[in-house]
Amino acid sequence: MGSRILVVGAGAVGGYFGARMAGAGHDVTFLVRERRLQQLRAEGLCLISSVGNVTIAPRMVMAGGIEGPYDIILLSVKAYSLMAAMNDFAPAVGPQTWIVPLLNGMQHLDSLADRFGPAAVMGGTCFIVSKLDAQGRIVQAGSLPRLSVGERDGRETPATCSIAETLSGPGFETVCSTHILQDMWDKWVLLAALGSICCLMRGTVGDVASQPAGQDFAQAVIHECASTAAAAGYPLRDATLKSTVSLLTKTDSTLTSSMFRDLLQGAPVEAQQIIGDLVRRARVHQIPTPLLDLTDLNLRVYEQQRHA
Ligand SMILES: NC(=O)C1=CN([C@@H]2O[C@H](COP(=O)(O)OP(=O)(O)OC[C@H]3O[C@@H](n4cnc5c(N)ncnc54)[C@H](OP(=O)(O)O)[C@@H]3O)[C@@H](O)[C@H]2O)C=CC1
Ligand SMILES: CC(C)(CO)C(=O)C(=O)O
Repeated sequence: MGSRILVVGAGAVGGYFGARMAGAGHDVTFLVRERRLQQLRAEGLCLISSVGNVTIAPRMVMAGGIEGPYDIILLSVKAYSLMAAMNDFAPAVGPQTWIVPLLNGMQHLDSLADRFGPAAVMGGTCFIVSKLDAQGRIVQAGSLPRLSVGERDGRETPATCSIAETLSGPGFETVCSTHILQDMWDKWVLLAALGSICCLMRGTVGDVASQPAGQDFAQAVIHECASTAAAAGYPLRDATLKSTVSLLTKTDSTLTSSMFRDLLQGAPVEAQQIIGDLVRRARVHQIPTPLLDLTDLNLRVYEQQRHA
């Protein structure tokens, strides 16, 4: 019998990967709340994707209806929903369950390990540019999405290989990583820098890079993020740093971060997990981060205004 996968969060990320895996015949159930349940029942789970559109009738469960443990929990809620989500999916965690989180940032690893035990928590990250549209469809743009998973201590165990094999399907690439924490830091550096560029300047990478001093600004933000990663023990390889700089200084780029897209819609943002936590770690290692500090302040003011 195949592994039972519970996707927690049928949004832009979980909905995409989950629908692809379900379409490939994997045993996928989505943990959803009432509004999304009704929406997906009525419309199906629909992907509008650069690598092919698909609509599936998802198997769904609500928190009170979880029966027995699942083999893999693919966690894809926003960081600010993590605590409530952990309570909701707790009945799905048994002694053999693996939790594979795809959230941005690093803080969630500690929260999950504290709640479910370190052995249950894998490292995970993904590269995808996707969002929900007004009808709740998942709109994915750009290149082939990628999902990486691995043991946090870097061991390549039979379990990791089999999890990576299970979390696969058409429409994305799966990587079984032996350096997943480094991968997660690399992604965090990229994302925190991208988030700072877009949220501080209220524009795309190209909007900023095509202005005088725009590229210098982007490079300075990347430097702050990368210096913090290095001080924490996860220095970016030269090639990774180079490709991050190249991606975030392209004058014709329309790239934005999901945090900026949320901000444009007046939605809550993962400011604390993506920027605040990085600033906190920079302080621990006495790394100066004036631009990240500014982004942190900017997003705090945004959140305060949202709640006013
Ligand atoms: N979108 C992107 O391009 C990328 C996002 N990421 C990261 O992935 C993570 C997820 O982001 P994304 O998919 O965009 O976010 P979305 O807001 O699109 O999706 C999150 C989903 O989680 C659901 N959810 C929240 N709490 C619960 C719960 N207790 N039970 C069931 N469902 C729940 C929400 O459902 P409801 O409708 O009920 O609120 C929502 O559908 C974030 O950390 C983000 O930073 C990483 C790479 C790219
Ligand atoms: C950087 C990017 C686009 C890569 O997936 C991302 O993770 C995000 O916008 O949240």
